[in-house]
Amino acid sequence: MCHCTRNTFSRRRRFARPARRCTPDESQGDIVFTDSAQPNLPRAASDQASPACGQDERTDDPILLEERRHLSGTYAKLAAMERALVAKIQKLDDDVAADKEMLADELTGNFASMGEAFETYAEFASANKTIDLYNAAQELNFQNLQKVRLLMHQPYFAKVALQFKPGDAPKELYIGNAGISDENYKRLVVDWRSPVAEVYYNQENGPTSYQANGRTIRVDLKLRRQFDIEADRLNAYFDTTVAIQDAMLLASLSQERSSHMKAITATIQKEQNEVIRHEDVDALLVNGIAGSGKTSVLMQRIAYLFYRHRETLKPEDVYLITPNPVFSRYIEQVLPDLGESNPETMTFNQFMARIMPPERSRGRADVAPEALERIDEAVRGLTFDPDDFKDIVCEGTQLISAGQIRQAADKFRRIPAGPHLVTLMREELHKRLENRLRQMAATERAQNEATALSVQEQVRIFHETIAPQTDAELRECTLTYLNDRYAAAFDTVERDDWLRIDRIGMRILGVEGLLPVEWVYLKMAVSGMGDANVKYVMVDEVQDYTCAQLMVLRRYFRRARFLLLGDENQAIKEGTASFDEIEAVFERAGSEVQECRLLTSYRSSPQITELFTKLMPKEDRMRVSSVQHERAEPRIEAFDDARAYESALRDAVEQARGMAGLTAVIADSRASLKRVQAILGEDAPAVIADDATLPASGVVLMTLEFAKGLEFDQVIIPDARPEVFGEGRVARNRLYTSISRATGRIVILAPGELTPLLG
Ligand SMILES: Nc1ncnc2c1ncn2[C@@H]1O[C@H](COP(=O)(O)OP(=O)(O)OP(=O)(O)O)[C@@H](O)[C@H]1O
Repeated sequence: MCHCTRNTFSRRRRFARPARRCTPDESQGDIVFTDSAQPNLPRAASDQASPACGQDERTDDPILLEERRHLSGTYAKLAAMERALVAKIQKLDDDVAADKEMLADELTGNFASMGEAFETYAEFASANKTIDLYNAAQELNFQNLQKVRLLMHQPYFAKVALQFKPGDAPKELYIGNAGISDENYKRLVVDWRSPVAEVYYNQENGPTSYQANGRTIRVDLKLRRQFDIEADRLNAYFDTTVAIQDAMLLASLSQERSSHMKAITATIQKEQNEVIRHEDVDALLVNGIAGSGKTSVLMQRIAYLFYRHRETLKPEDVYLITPNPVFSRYIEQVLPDLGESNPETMTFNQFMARIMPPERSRGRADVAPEALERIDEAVRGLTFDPDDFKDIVCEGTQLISAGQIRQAADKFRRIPAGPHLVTLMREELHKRLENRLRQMAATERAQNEATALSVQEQVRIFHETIAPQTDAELRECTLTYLNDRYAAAFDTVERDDWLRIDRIGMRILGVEGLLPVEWVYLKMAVSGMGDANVKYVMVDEVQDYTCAQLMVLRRYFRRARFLLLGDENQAIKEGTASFDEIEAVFERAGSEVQECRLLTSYRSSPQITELFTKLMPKEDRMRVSSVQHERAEPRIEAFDDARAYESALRDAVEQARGMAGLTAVIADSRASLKRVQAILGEDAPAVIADDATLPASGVVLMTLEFAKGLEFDQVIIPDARPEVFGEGRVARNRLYTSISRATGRIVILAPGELTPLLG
């Protein structure tokens, strides 16, 4: 992206006005194909194709012919719009280049007298304003170009015909990944997130409704048509109403898995749409079986929120907490493919390492909620002790001693310890630090250091070389140098790292040490640490978190709305929170919790779905269904003979290598993974761990922790003995989770007896 930096551009630039926008609520965020964007350019390559929109298949179907004509017209407009935007961007860049030359002559910077200096400053200010305007105009051009290009991949995927009043002619709307209007403000494509598009996802023909600006608008859905479109090519259309007949859904589900998760915009199902378009609530808990689309729904909801709050919601206002880095890589393409940016994405461990000393941030998290509540109680009666503070040391120099911090605490001794007192102390320490650096700036030693800086260092710190003429100038330069050198000390003050949290915790709780979640919770209670700017926090695989971890997240992101998605049957660690406990955590913190269920499996074949649903509690099994095609029967085999087992494992991996798609050998533990490696020797598949990206095909080996949230065309479970999958809840869930990673094929082997869970 070409952006001009400030101070390099003259004020004389004239800018094209940004494109006007449509006013109806459905069209908010649409690109409008304005007169200025309407180019008189040659037709796009696609325009010149046959009347059948880039395809020459003959058909007698009048609907197909009509839809192809429509697509052809829309695509031609998109292509023209793309050319116009490219030309506009190029022209603006050329103008900037020309102006830069002019600037070199004109904006020389005359500071000879006070008056001239003022004039120079005014010219710079004016130039900066112009540059900002230029950047804003160019940014808008780039955004529009990105949208047009997004639509050129697939201009739209559905059409609805809506009758707003009896007797009126139905209004046809084409729905796509972005909204776009022509020069007459006629909507060419409606964004899938716009209010009116809701009727498409309601999946009911006949009377239906949608919400717009807080009102319910009733309409009669006369037609709901889906399209299989690639660029300017319409392959087929389907007039459908419900999932089971949803040809587009079935076509999408029968595709091979890819190494990255894909958006499901065109085939979002009704129950999923309810989560995606759910009104904002403090905490929305989505309880869905394996493969019911929780992660897909999560990504679509983020895109939805970015659209609905596009003026105010920035990617850094949204946090996505993922189970592991492999998973983060797996989902990283979904939002960019939808034309949106990824939010802040991290695992819980990465989050902890950001807010506490990284070397202290890993450790057990199964702390009882009562233990954290005790912290709140203890902090209520806290008074600081002289040993609760530590020296602020930076670059080997002690800048503020613990004793001085104690004095700062004494100054506010009437105020009880807690966030208010810490804020006052922080401000006080800030002042003391500034004073300390000012004193140091008067010393010969610091002044010698400042004047001995290399030219490179001088330019970095002062943006020019320095030659102080007076004592005052020398002190000023030295102070700037010291501020740069000891910048980390200001961070220490801001982050309250002068508090000895471990020491305070051990003292007031009477314990020998704090676990990471206790440490963070205590620091939040004592200092008010947290981020009040984050608006949404999304936690996937929420069943794998302990109450204590969720309490930490809830408190840290104190103003955020939470979306929590999980499956109790996939709780693969001891000590994690049940859904009732999750609700209780949020309710105790004063949040309203609402719950949604997702019970259809979109991932696994009916045979695999049946196999893993047998591991669910009886009362839930009946409600589960799969919409996938019938596939191969599961292969489950136990071997008395070690050699026969090893050869079966080798054969299974070998066969998988010859198959299309990706196969995962999912080991239950690191020890089990090592055993598989030992058996397969040089033929062992590559191990997926840390932040590896999955390949598109072949065979990979991983532990269950890294398979979380992922899916594969085939799964091989290499060791399903009772020792591995015993009777407990966690063992049952581990087996359920391993099996449910498979879409089409599953091979389960056991070197000895088979787990009774599969009996
Ligand atoms: N409406 C849909 N249209 C097309 N594909 C869908 C739809 N819903 C889900 N899928 C597909 O089903 C698969 C499972 O979805 P996803 O991974 O989001 O489920 P999940 O509930 O998060 O699974 P798990 O909890 O087991 O990890 C994905 O391949 C996804 O693309």
